[in-house]
Order: sequence, then structure tokens, then C-alpha cells
Amino acid sequence: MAKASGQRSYLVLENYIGGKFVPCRNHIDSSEPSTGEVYCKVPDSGKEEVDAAVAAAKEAFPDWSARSPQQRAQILNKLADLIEAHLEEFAQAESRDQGKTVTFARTVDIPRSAYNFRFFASSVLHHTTDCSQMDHMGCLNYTIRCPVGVAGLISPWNLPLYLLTWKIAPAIATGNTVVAKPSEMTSVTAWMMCKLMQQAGVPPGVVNIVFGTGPRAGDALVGHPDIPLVSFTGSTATAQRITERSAPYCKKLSLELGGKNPAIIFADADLDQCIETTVRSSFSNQGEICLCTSRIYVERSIYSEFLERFVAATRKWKTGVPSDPSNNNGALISKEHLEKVRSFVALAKSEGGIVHCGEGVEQLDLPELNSSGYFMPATVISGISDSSRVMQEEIFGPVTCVSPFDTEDEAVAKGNGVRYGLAATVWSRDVGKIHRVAKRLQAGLVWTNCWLVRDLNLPFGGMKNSGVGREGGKDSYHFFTEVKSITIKH
Ligand SMILES: NC(=O)C1=CN([C@@H]2O[C@H](COP(=O)(O)OP(=O)(O)OC[C@H]3O[C@@H](n4cnc5c(N)ncnc54)[C@H](O)[C@@H]3O)[C@@H](O)[C@H]2O)C=CC1
Ligand SMILES: N/C(=C\C=C\C(=O)O)C(=O)O
Repeated sequence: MAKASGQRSYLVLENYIGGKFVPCRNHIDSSEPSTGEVYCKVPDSGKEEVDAAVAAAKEAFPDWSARSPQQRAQILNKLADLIEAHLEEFAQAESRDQGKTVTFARTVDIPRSAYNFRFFASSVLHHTTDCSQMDHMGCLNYTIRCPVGVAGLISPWNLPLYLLTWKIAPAIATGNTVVAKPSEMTSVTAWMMCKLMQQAGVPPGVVNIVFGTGPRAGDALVGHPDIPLVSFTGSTATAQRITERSAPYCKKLSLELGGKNPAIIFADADLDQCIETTVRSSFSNQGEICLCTSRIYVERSIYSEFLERFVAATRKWKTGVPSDPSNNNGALISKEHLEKVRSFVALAKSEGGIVHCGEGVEQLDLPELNSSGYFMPATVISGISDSSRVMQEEIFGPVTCVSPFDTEDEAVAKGNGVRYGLAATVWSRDVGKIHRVAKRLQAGLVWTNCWLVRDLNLPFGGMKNSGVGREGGKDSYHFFTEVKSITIKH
């Protein structure tokens, strides 16, 4: 709803509780990353709003969980249809709110959000449970799976609608009701989806969306005694706080966290394909995807050729106004985040690193209106030691580092030499080598000769500080349900 607040007109969001839009007393300013201007007021919800949402979700649970998976699937598919019918509106809104290009939102975020509902509607119809006979005891034993109750879902700002629906879809497909909290920086498309949920026939209280900050709304949600499970995507530091906060209640947790993802490139790789894909894997969505490549290890015999060609290809990766279809990247999420990303480049330089391209905003062709936006071009660095913070910490921006290796063992050791373990790519034509390296890498996902090919049936999640648990296909089914073993004595 657009409302005048003072001299200017802002988009004012409301919480969605029990199937109704509920105004909030206090609001947080949310700005447009490509101009730096505040354009939206997001509810600053706290315990009171979270309590109301949990009460609505509890009330809706008995009816929703008693419906058949087929009945629930019909509603999920309807919601997917409606998101697809409004794809362009959602893409424009996601781009304005997050800073990403409209093209990326139109071709990735929004279609994949709709597909989350379609996929989990179908996927839950096909899972089976276990059965075992104990004839000597006269017993038949089997398992069933039941929804857990009210699921607490917390999502980040980088893929706003996609990561929110990645959680809502399996949670409600399996019969849970939910209270979800999107990032306070990117709440608009979640709010837009609430209207479509009403049209799709999602019963009141099945999906409740409470907007607000992590320390207020997020903390109230995680600490609510009637929320038995929490699915979270975001930073490792926040996940640690969520873990502590949930401990007194022994909550079921799924934590999808950051990455410092290596690309390992052997001399026998198809370099044309590898360079094209590694530019994409390093810089897509401004490098603001937990799966983006940020450390590139190249076999020494092709290191110089790779670096030269990779830098040349990166120079063609255009950053600028998100609505211009010729741009590959838009703006970073916030001024603070831009400063954090730039500070890593400054650190690299202070440690003797070479910045081959990118870094400054001067080289971008930005109209005056957008010159105060949070833009940063794709940046390639080399000559940094593996122990540097630049090579160890998640930067989450358009910055990638290139470094040589001599042997397969060294490549694996470098790949594994960080506290994260989310994703990796391996480039070679030798299937045996690919298999050996993929097996030894400490990463929840390994793509070989490709990147971001996503089969939602496969487990998604990370090792080490990149997360706890897996979601996707059968793993989402297991996470969002409790298994029960039943013994029938006959
Ligand atoms: N998918 C990923 O791997 C992501 C990684 N990050 C990393 O984290 C850094 C910081 O970004 P932030 O937005 O601050 O991430 P964050 O982890 O603080 O935020 C993610 C979500 O958690 C919520 N949250 C924050 N504190 C909370 C708390 N105490 N209890 C419950 N919920 C809470 C936020 O409101 C948001 O909805 C980024 O620079 C990036 O390195 C950020 C977003 C996504
Ligand atoms: N979880 C994230 C990305 C997932 C992408 C995908 O499912 O393809 C993230 O960036 O946090």
C-alpha cells in the first residue's frame, strides 16, 4: 500500500497474520540500493506481533495437517500459477528492493520461487516410509511421518523471494503451518505474495509473515516456545546466536550459512567453458549468493593464460542500472555492505595483492540519478596468501581471488583450507580425477564442469561453518516432519 508519510510517498508494508494484513505501530526504513533512497517502510515487529502470528498458526494447524497431501498440493500449484502470472511485477519489485538486475530477477529469482511451490507440491506425493516384519515376534513394524507443528522460517536479503519460498513450500506441503520472517532489507516481494496466498486459497493462519529486524522479530520467533523447528539461511554469526537461543527448547534446526567456495581448475579443462562459467559463478547477483566462487585455484602450467583470459572476460561483465538489460550486475544491498566488500579489496592491496580489474566505481557508466547507489564492478585479485582474511572470510560481493597450484593434493588442501564447506567447482576432462577430487573436497555441493545446476531432489547444505542439516527433496521432507515407529502385534 502506498501511503504518504510526511512530504513523500512510501510503500508501507503490513504484517500478514491469520490471513489478514495487520498494520504495525513502528516501521524501519528500507532503501533502494541503486539510488540509496528510502522508499519503503517495513514493520518493526517484536514479541507482540510474533505471538499473534504463532497463535494464528497454531489455530490453523489441526485442519491443515489433517488435509491430504493432494489437497495441499492443489493450493501450492495454484500459488505457483499466480506467481508466474505476476512474474514481471515481482521481478521489477525484487530488483528495486534488492539491487539485482531485473533480468536476473525475471529469469532466476521469480521463476524459481514459483517452481519451489510446484516442486514440493509434487515431491511430497512420492516419498515412502519404512516397513519391517518380525514374524518370530508376531509383529509388523512401520514408520509414519507427521508434520512437526508451527515452523519458524528466517530468510536473508540476497535471493529474497526464492529463499523464503524454498522454506515455506516444503513446510506447508508436509502439513505444517508457518511463521516466516524475511530480511528487513528485502521484504517487499514476500508482502506481495501474501495477496496471492489469499487468492490461491491458502487458509488463514497457514502462512503468517512477520516483518522486522533479526534482534527483535527474529529473536522473538526463535525464542518462542510453541515453535519446535527453525529453518534459517544467513550468516554463520547469526546461526550461532539462533543455536544458543534454541538450546533451552531443544528445537530442530536447519542452518544454511555462508561459503568461501573454491573453483579448482586443472590444465586439461575446457578453458572456454570454464572461464565463461567461472565469471558467472564468481559475480552473478553481485556475488551475493552463498554458492558464488571466491577462490580460484589454477594448475600452474595454465595459470598465466587463465588469469589473462579470465580478467579479459571479467572486464566484459557489466555493472550498472538494474533495469538496463545489457547489465550483468546491479547494486549491492547496502552502503554498509559495499563498504565491507571494499574494505577487503583495500586489505588485499595492503598485503601486496594485485587488483587486475574492478574495485572503483569511477569506471562505471552511471547516470547521475544512480551515482549514489551501492555499485561496485566485478573485481579480480591475485597474489594473496592463503592465510589472508581475504582468502579466509566470506566477502559476499563481486570479488574473487586467483592463485596457482602444482599438484592434485595441493589443490584439495587449498580448497579445504578454510572454515567453510558449502560449494566447490572442479574443472577437468579426466573423469577419474574429477571423482577423486570431488570426493575429497569438504563441501556439501560439488559441481564439476558446471555451476548452479540445481536438482531440487538433491540435498542442499554445507559442512563445517557452512551449516547444519540439509534441505531439498527427501531431506526437506525429513526435516519438516517427525518420524514415528509403530509396532503392531498380530
Ligand atoms: N545465504 C547466505 O549465506 C547469506 C550470508 N550472509 C552473510 O552474512 C553477512 C551479514 O549479512 P546479514 O544480513 O547481517 O545476515 P544475517 O544472518 O544477520 O541475516 C539473515 C536473516 O537473519 C535475521 N536475523 C539476524 N539476527 C537474528 C537473530 N539474532 N535472531 C534471528 N534472526 C536474526 C535477519 O533479520 C535476516 O532475516 C553478509 O555480508 C554475508 O557475508 C548474508 C545473507 C545471506
Ligand atoms: N541458499 C542460497 C542460495 C541457494 C541457491 C539455490 O538454491 O540455487 C544463498 O545464497 O543463501
